[in-house]
Amino acid sequence: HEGSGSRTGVPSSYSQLLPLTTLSAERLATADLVAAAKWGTGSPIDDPAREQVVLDTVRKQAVETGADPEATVAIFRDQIEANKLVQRGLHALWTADPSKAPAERPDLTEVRKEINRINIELVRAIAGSDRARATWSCRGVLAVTAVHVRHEKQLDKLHSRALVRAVPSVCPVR
Ligand SMILES: O=C(O)C(=O)C[C@]1(C(=O)O)C=C[C@@H](O)C=C1
Repeated sequence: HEGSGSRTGVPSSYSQLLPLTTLSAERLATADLVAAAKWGTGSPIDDPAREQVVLDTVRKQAVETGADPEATVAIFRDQIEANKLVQRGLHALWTADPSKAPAERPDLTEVRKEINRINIELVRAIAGSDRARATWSCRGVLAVTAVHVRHEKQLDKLHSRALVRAVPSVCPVR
């Protein structure tokens, strides 16, 4: 794709929204690691205290980065729901067929460090997509970026569904 508009120098909506969708898919990939970290430990998928830390942190980062804090928090609520959708899907799969369950248990603290890195990148991508998110075509362009990312990353059904769940707040309802 041409990226930032070749003749005008103005970034296209597509090039503003693609990083957001790509990072959403990368954040969803961490759900596999979180699910594996929690599998067989009795730790619940829902961790409201950690969610609050994530939301408080990204709100602060949004203010520092010049992203709309309310939009940022709304987008991260979706990102978290999508993450849980993947975790629940995987736990259901592993319960039904224990031979598919992971043999290794990642360290949740390390996985959360990776999530934190992706979170700040996502906040930057939100700050950089102000114009695209405010445009009438936001939903259509966002859907095109999702198709692209699904193919590029060869997402399975569960992760494709979760990617759809991760991004509705990107385009404000009007
Ligand atoms: O950190 C975890 O324990 C996760 O499961 C990840 C995550 C998130 O998406 O950030 C999702 C669900 C939990 O309620 C808290 C946070």
